Amino acid sequence: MTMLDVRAVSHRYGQKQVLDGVTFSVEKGELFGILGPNGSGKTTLLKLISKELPLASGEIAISGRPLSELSAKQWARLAAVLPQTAETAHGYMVRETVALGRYAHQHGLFPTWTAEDETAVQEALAAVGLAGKIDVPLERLSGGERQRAYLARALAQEPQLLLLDEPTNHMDISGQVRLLDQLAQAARARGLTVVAVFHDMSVASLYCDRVLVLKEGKTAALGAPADVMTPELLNDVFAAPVVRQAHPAAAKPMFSFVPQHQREKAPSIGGMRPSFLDDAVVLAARTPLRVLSSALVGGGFQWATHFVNRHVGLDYDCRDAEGDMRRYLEQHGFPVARTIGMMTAVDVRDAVWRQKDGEAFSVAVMVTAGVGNAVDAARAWQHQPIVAKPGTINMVVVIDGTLTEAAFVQAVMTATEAKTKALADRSVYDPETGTAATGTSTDSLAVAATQTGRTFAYAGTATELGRALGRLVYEATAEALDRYEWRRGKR
Ligand SMILES: Nc1ncnc2c1ncn2[C@@H]1O[C@H](COP(=O)(O)OP(=O)(O)OP(=O)(O)O)[C@@H](O)[C@H]1O
Repeated sequence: MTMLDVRAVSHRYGQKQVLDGVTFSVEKGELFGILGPNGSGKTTLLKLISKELPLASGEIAISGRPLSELSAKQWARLAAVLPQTAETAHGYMVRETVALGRYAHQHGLFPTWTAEDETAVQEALAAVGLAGKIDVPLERLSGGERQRAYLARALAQEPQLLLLDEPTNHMDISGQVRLLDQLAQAARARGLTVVAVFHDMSVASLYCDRVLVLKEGKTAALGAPADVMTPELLNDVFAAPVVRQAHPAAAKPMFSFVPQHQREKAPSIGGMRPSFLDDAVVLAARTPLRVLSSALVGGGFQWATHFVNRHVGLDYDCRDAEGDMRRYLEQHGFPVARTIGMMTAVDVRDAVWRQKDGEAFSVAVMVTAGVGNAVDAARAWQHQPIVAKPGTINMVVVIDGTLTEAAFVQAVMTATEAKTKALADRSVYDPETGTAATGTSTDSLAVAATQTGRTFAYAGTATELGRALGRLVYEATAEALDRYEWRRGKR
């Protein structure tokens, strides 16, 4: 069922055209977002829907009824509005402010306050978390609390359609999450239709079923956030470099901007060299690198300045390896939130560092190789349940360049394939199956990029970067295996 229908709506302030032929409809129970830069006409559109401005061109209907047919009171029984800046009426308590929301439901010359009115007010106050402040004068509330009080007034109206202009403007993060979760819940449970102006693109993407993107009063896009909120569209509409990424937990895109200084950052791989502690080999970068890793500490995508490959004995108790590694990093003064931490049983003095400086890019690799846990991945299922033991190939790949997420994944593939080839050429076998080993059961890999300079969309072996990377990883791994064998021979 269509709750709001907007057809070919245009608006002028004097000579200035601020809305131009905007058409969309919103279904009952939808959470609908309106996005656009300052001055693109969002507030004007809400004011036309809420009858605050007269409609001169086009048609608007709420629940099938044209606006022109609805009296102010009839409108208020269908819809409620939370404006961008609500007026602060002095002398009103929170309770009285919220009670005003019941006006549209009261009848006769001397309306009485019913149990229904009271319940609606109490529920609205509870929904915005102001139940404890009902007897506080409005002017003594903080900006965010006052906004919640006005929202409670709109909710007490028990509308079918709720219009909100930047509803989370003054709210802290917990207030934002609570409010938006409640709106989403009311939309699902009660079929409340919400039309809201948002400035935060990620918030709009996370909560809205569909969005309307306005540019200079015209529709630039209309549809589900994942479909229409492309970086190209947002770059164009907002004239700013927008980056789109997947949310880690929800199947929704998130958006961020790239600040100017970040775009102009100088490459930082030059001069990077491993340094040695008694029991660790460390790589430190001057500026944070974007990293995709499988490491014990700092797994997944991170920004990191330090890579610590720590030696532990063969008898190391692995049960709380991550916690132990974090404590180790803290005790040694590493910035834990910006450190990639790995463990190995091999002697870290045998770490191999290889660097290739090309004209277009530089790549460097650090490898420590131990094969006490060598495994053939294709036959690992034949093993007894594997208990992680420290006997491992750890690798850090550093690339001077900007990698897309696809390029990060391909760099991981290229590095893994090159490592496996080195194991084959050094005749490393899985001791349980007697077949060629593809790695060890606890290998770690970190691919790090400066995210400056040239952009690499791919890093597979068909690319210049992939070829350089494959060769470097192969050579470094083969040499690290030779050093490991040499030291074992010495024992
Ligand atoms: N009462 C008015 N008289 C004249 N021009 C106005 C009036 N109200 C708004 N405008 C102009 O109309 C354009 C659209 O304004 P509107 O408030 O709808 O934009 P918006 O998209 O909501 O912007 P913001 O993101 O800044 O809130 C702006 O250029 C604004 O200056």
